[in-house]
Amino acid sequence: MTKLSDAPLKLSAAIEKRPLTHAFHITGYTFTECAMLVVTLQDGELTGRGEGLGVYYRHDTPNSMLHQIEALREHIERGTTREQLLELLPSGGARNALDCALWDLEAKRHGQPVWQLAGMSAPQSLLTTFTLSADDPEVMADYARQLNDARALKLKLTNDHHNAERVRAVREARPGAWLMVDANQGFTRESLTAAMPAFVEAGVAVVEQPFPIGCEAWLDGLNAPIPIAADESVQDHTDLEHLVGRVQVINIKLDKCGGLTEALTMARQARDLGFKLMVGNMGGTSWSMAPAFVLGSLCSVVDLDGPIYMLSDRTPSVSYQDGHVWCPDSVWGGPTTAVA
Ligand SMILES: CC(C)C[C@H](N)C(=O)N[C@@H](CCOc1cc(O)cc2c1C(=O)N[C@@H]2C)C(=O)O
Ligand SMILES: [Mg+2]
Repeated sequence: MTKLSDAPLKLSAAIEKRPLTHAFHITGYTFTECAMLVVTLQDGELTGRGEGLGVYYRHDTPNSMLHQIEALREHIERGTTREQLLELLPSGGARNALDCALWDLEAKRHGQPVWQLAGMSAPQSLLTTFTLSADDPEVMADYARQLNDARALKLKLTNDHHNAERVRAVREARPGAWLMVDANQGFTRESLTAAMPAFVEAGVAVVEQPFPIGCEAWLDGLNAPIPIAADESVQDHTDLEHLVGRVQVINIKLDKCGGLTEALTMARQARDLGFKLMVGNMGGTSWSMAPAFVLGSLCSVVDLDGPIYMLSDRTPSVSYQDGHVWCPDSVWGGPTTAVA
């Protein structure tokens, strides 16, 4: 990134907590709020913003992210490039927030949107999944009916014996919807094999992260009839090789890999290795979805539903219509500074 003025940047970093519309259950966790780190870089009149949620199962907390940023304050204010950042911070939410703030500022300095700086074509709205919290089958089916604008649904499943029933109930409620399931590491080989016929019958298109991190070898010889996506098993590009021949889809999240810069590198490497791409999220506002939306143009599965479950969002915000997500340049990464 070129720095156009010699004056130091002004860094602000703060933790924000926003409640969810309802408690959200996944294997091993219940979420009631999203806590995020918001990073702002001020260069005279120009402001770059980034938001990081971090990775809850890697103890990437708002406080730890804030400490990571504060430890680099002098360095950042003197002017750090996105490339240097890859050496200065590990993958995770702190680097994501800072990398996105640098992209946003770069767009303002150059008067060009981020997608153009990244060498991509103008974005279009993207079909996104809407996620159903793991619950009783009928509760999930009711919620699937309420989400009548959604065209694609992602069902959270858990390490119990109700998964086949959950998938059947949701399929009955939404016969025309594209479906995928996400176990968040909750299955064993036996429980996946037992539920698989119900997944096939319901037309489930992708099974995300069936097994715990470190148990990727459980996928060997499984011959699953439905493509498997890696989520928790893949953080950044260094995890890709290990998954060749084991999964077909790589779920890239900016909070895991530490920003859009690494996400774009990772996407290219994953495609070269023959994987299909998915972009996901760890919750968050439109400031988290917007940089992921840039990556979304390269992905065959898009899971950018975070703001739907938040009681409040940014202004301006991403919008959802007819099951698609759209992110105008005014939200983040455009050539002019938006109002928070
Ligand atoms: C975050 C969306 C509600 C769900 C998203 N589509 C998703 O499935 N994301 C992750 C799991 C991330 O889990 C989180 C993290 C967080 O900080 C807050 C929440 C969740 C979650 O699932 N619900 C709450 C909002 C995935 O495994 O793909
Ligand atoms: Mg997942």
